[in-house]
Amino acid sequence: KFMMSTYHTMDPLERMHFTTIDYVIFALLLVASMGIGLYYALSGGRQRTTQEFLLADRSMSCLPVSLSLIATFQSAVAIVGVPAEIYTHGTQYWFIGCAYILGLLIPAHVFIPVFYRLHLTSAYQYLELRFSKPVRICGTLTFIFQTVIYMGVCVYTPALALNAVTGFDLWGAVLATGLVCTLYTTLGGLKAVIWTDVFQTIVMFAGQLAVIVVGVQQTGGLAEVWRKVWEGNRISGIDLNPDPTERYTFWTLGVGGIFLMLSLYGVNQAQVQRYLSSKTEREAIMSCYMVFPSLQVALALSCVMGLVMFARYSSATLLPTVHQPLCVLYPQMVLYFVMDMLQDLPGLSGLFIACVFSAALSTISSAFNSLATVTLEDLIKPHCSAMTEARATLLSKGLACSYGLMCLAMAYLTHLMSDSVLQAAFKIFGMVGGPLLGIFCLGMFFPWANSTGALVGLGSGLVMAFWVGIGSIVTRTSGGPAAVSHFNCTAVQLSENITTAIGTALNSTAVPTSTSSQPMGLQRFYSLSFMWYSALSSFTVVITGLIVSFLTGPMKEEDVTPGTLYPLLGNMLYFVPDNLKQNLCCATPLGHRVSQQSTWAHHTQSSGLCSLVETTSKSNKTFCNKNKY
Ligand SMILES: CC(C)(CO)[C@@H](O)C(=O)NCCC(=O)O
Ligand code: NA
Repeated sequence: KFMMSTYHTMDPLERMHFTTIDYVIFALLLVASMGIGLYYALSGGRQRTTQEFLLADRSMSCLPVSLSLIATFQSAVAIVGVPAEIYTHGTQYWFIGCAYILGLLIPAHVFIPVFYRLHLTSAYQYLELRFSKPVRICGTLTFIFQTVIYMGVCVYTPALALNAVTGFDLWGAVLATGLVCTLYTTLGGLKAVIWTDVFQTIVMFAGQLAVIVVGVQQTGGLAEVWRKVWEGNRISGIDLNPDPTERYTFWTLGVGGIFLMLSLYGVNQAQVQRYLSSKTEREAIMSCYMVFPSLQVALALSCVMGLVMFARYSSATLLPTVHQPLCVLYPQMVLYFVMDMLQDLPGLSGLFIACVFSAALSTISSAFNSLATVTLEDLIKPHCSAMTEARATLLSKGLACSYGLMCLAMAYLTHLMSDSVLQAAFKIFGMVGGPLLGIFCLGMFFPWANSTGALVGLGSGLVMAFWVGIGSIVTRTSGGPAAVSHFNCTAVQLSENITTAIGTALNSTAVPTSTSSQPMGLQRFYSLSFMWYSALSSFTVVITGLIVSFLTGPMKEEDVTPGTLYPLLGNMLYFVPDNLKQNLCCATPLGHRVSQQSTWAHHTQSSGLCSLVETTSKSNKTFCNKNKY
């Protein structure tokens, strides 16, 4: 088979061909995205207010918002990583679809109502309303750290893969995507980001569908695909093994995955900003509901693509001699298969490349805009209360542009990093998400939690996440970087002799992780499945936060800013009489405070947090005085 020889040597001359029409399609993606950016720079209010630039005038409807929500956390790493995962280990990963149910219902009915009614701009404003300014700053800095590292990896990975397979210039691809994305994000604001996301989601679906259709055809029909994947043991039954170190089981995916989903769809600034840009609370909730079917489709497309690839290549023996770790090889593997499959159909490989880069663009554009938002709202505005709207808008554009350029610098840093640091960069995104989820849960569900508790809690959550995350990388026993990287770098030992490693991974039906002996003690802790990281670190934040709060003097419900609590305990104990609940200090249901909240929201929005003292509402005044605004 010719594919063997091409993959074998990876000589530039033998790389897959990328025809003119493929280049044209790739260029069209960039031009169309640019066009959408220009359109929103020149229409509507012409991006002259921060309300328009950062929040799309709070006028979006649910369809574009929902597609944009999916696009944000469907990175190129996922697009090429999931099929590779299914190809090598079978369909177990598909069970993450179960986590989408609670992973979206909870944001829709818990996080969205609280955030939306407070009329926030940045999710971290919540932390100041609920706790104090230092908690807000810590939350913001954590988010910035997480996102800056993530965006470098997101733009570098697809460019590297494309370079390896087609010889497409590495830095050309990085610069083209990074600069185009910076431009349309800076010119068109959140409206451009959301509408390019819609367009890019469609390209993403189209590219994957094209590969599947052609792949099925070339394999000889659906029945043949099914027969091959069945015989190749790629259809996994439900794995109910309770072992938390097992990479993917129903529990790690279906339960651990819920916490991953909550950290992404519940409290991440990029997503919260989209909920806040919705016309009404109902539209925001609807958009969250609409994510469910679309995300299932996205997952199904990735999984089926992995199966089709398996069916198409099951008989081939792959023995690449590239001296690169698997986390670099995996995306290349998928791109290679796709290019090979689509070779005789000019334009289609261009469409798939466009699909991969759509995934990258939609993720980094969200990153630029959300980073600009938090930097302006949480770090700059509190110190410059006299800033005019025009200046603030100009500043937010400057920030979006600077973060865009910083993304290029991060891509370069990613390039310089060693393999284990590269893995760490993938993992940091997941590791930091958990503690941030934890701090919002601590604030919303537990009236007793105070500011000291929140700070200590966040700190210990981060320590816990980095301890297990870094520990797993150093000892290389991790259950695989799974959700974020989807690459199995650590499961198959990173060896210079990658030939045998990938040979084993691709040809055996056994999962390579299970070959090592049972780890003990700390070793066992480090081998915790990546899918549990979010759950572990958010629980750490909540538990430490509560202990410290009780030691330093818990807050009373009356002292907590109205509208910042979600009556979780109150709702769970719905059968307990009201007066008893009050004694137990359970928060009053949200509905009871709506009128108060709208006054609050109005003042927060129109005059900024600093002038809250002037609020007429009595409880707000008490709060402001007490907290020395
Ligand atoms: C959001 C999910 C869990 C949906 O399957 C998945 O796409 C994911 O793990 N995203 C993480 C971000 C990334 O793909 O890089
Ligand atoms: Na994306």
